[in-house]
Amino acid sequence: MTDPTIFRPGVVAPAEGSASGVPAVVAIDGPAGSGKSSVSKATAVRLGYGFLDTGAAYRALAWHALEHGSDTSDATAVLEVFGDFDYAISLDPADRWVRVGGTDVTAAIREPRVTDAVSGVARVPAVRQAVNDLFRRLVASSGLRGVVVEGRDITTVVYPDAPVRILLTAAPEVRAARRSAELTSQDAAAVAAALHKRDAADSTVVDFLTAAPGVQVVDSTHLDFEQTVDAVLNVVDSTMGARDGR
Ligand SMILES: Nc1ncnc2c1ncn2[C@@H]1O[C@H](COP(=O)(O)OP(=O)(O)OP(=O)(O)O)[C@@H](O)[C@H]1O
Ligand SMILES: Nc1ccn([C@@H]2O[C@H](COP(=O)(O)O)[C@@H](O)[C@H]2O)c(=O)n1
Repeated sequence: MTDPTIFRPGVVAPAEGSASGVPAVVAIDGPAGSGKSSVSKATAVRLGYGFLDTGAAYRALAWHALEHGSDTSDATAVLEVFGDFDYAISLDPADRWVRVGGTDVTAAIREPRVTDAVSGVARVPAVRQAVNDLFRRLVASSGLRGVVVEGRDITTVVYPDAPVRILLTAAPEVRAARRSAELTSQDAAAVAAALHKRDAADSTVVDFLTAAPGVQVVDSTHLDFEQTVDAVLNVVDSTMGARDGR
């Protein structure tokens, strides 16, 4: 894996806002369809922070493996294609892109064939260790005042000492309904089954269904989108008083 390109978003204040020069991390985990990506992005915009979608790296690697015709359930095959995985991602919540080599894969990594394959590549320990190192390097060298980092093991493995750690959750049927509302061309029952199957596979690798000690739960089952963003911002506020760039 080569070093990533680091995009320095213009909308986000530079590092002088942080006393230490080290970006503040808001770590958010949760199951599929819990709103991690959309809520984290909106939270980052409201805070003037960067946004790192860690699942995009696993999706991009799955895309890369599929491009090579590799079996994503075979760890040896995954490690082989990981050797020339040239990955780059934007940390700008207002200009999100993901690239592998010279190819923009921002949309392609959301295709069902990639979603169906991603758990296979994510269960390879050497891959997890390397991408986790990459995430920390991306954040540390971003020059940003803060970054909202979302995924499955951010609160527990990648940033267990982050000042703000949140488990974003919602009832399984609510998450499935929200995802189904996005994918209107697909059968609702099939969408729900795929979502639950992916959670079952992923949760054998990391526990993102229960909050680790010190992690605060935001349950959006009965909240609309804006209420959920506000609930996350309230946790940020109460934890580090950093809301809206303060
Ligand atoms: N509180 C909410 N109320 C209504 N819709 C919501 C809420 N939170 C998120 N959504 C919607 O639910 C859908 C799933 O959200 P999102 O893609 O952010 O989830 P995710 O956790 O990142 O999923 P995945 O892990 O599968 O990528 C999106 O359409 C999003 O707009
Ligand atoms: N920290 C993470 C983030 C993601 N994964 C794996 O990637 C898949 C895609 O993630 P999305 O958030 O984009 O849905 C996910 O299903 C996991 O397999 C991970 O392992 N750790």
